[in-house]
Amino acid sequence: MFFHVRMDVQLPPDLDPAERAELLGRERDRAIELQKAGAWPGLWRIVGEYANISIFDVPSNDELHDILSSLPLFPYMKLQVTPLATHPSKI
Ligand SMILES: O=C(O)C[C@H]1C=CC(=O)O1
Repeated sequence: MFFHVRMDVQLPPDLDPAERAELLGRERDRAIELQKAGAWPGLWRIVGEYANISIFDVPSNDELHDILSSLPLFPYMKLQVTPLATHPSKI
């Protein structure tokens, strides 16, 4: 099942720089791991925003929820999930 996910990141402005770097490093490692596993096949930066558009390919809503809620940045992101179905005109 494919899902379109928009992620808006809002880190606390007073976050300790070392903690911030560690958090972003863990997020990057996890994003790379999920991309290599095929669960996160699309990832684009939204121009001019600390936000991304992602495509996830996972077997169920529950699995997507588990993945998203375990991301290191989850507490600092607003997520908008759109489940995708096959379009009848798609060739
Ligand atoms: O930077 C972001 O958009 C948030 C998040 C998504 C992948 C990643 O490495 O960080």
